[in-house]
Amino acid sequence: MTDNAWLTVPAPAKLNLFLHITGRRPDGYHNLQTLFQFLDYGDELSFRTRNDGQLTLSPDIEDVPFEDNLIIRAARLLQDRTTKTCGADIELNKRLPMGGGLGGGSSDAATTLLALNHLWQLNLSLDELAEIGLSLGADVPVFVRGEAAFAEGVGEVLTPVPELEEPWFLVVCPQVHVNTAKIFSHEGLTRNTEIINIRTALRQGGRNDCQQVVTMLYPEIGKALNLLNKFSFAKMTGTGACIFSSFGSETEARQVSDQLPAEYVAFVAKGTNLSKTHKVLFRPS
Ligand SMILES: C[C@@](CO)(OP(=O)(O)O)[C@H](O)COP(=O)(O)OP(=O)(O)OC[C@H]1O[C@@H](n2ccc(N)nc2=O)[C@H](O)[C@@H]1O
Ligand SMILES: Nc1ncnc2c1ncn2[C@@H]1O[C@H](COP(=O)(O)OP(=O)(O)O)[C@@H](O)[C@H]1O
Repeated sequence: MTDNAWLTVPAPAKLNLFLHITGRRPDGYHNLQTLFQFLDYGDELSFRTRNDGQLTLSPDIEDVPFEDNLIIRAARLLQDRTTKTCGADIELNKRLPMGGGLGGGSSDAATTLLALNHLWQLNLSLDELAEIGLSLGADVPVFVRGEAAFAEGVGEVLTPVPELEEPWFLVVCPQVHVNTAKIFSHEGLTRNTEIINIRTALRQGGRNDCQQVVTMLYPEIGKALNLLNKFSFAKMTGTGACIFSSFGSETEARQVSDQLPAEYVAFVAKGTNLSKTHKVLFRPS
């Protein structure tokens, strides 16, 4: 029932270079101001179209039922806009830790939307795909649009920032799973950071307002921050658990990585202002 060659597309990680919480909405969600940049490291998905309307995914992600997987949820939302015959076999090479603040699930969803829109020839615009993506998660639109961005609202009001420096990052992934809902509902969370404009944001940078509560609830993350801070200023991405430091070169980042205790899970990657998904799908060299 297959009729096509495989198309392999990256699903890169993101970092929140800073994350400010500026208020709480009546529905309980929080307004943020955050700066997203991509990494040249992430998951990889391969797609092959089928003409029987079936979706398959291999391998499964442990503890994530098939229909709950953001890849399948994204594909189903696109199937709603197709004829009954559009299907796909999907292979997932999962490299990003889950619930690490690197946006792996959101990136997988965005890559699925972009790749299947292309393969099924749906011709949906990036605006339409970003809107579909937002129904899956607040971080999906930035991956759909593929440009480093200053984000407001719950993360969906995006202003591209193509001029950001693209340093090397050392990302350390403490082996704990942070519960995002628990962080956002914590009474000790800072929720009133002053709203800044984009020029101030780019000039001054900022902090991660979740970090204090997260390190209190998950001491392993505080421990990793203390250790990395001995080499270079370290910060948390998203609601954690991963933390990062930036460096002027890959060599410097690797030198620090080599000095971490063996039990630390870490990787070195370059920051990129254009996501690798877009490079592969829209600007192949
Ligand atoms: C805060 C960020 C920054 O990138 O964290 P990471 O997920 O990357 O760590 C994201 O915007 C996370 O967005 P998203 O991934 O969609 O959040 P979810 O897991 O759906 O959120 C779980 C719960 O956290 C709360 N929540 C989430 C986002 C937000 N802006 N305000 C909230 O109050 C809500 O109670 C929600 O039900
Ligand atoms: N394809 C997927 N990859 C990762 N997580 C997924 C996926 N589909 C569903 N999930 C669920 O989404 C949660 C958040 O995943 P992830 O995006 O990796 O974390 P974060 O938002 O902290 O970066 C996971 O704990 C998992 O339950």
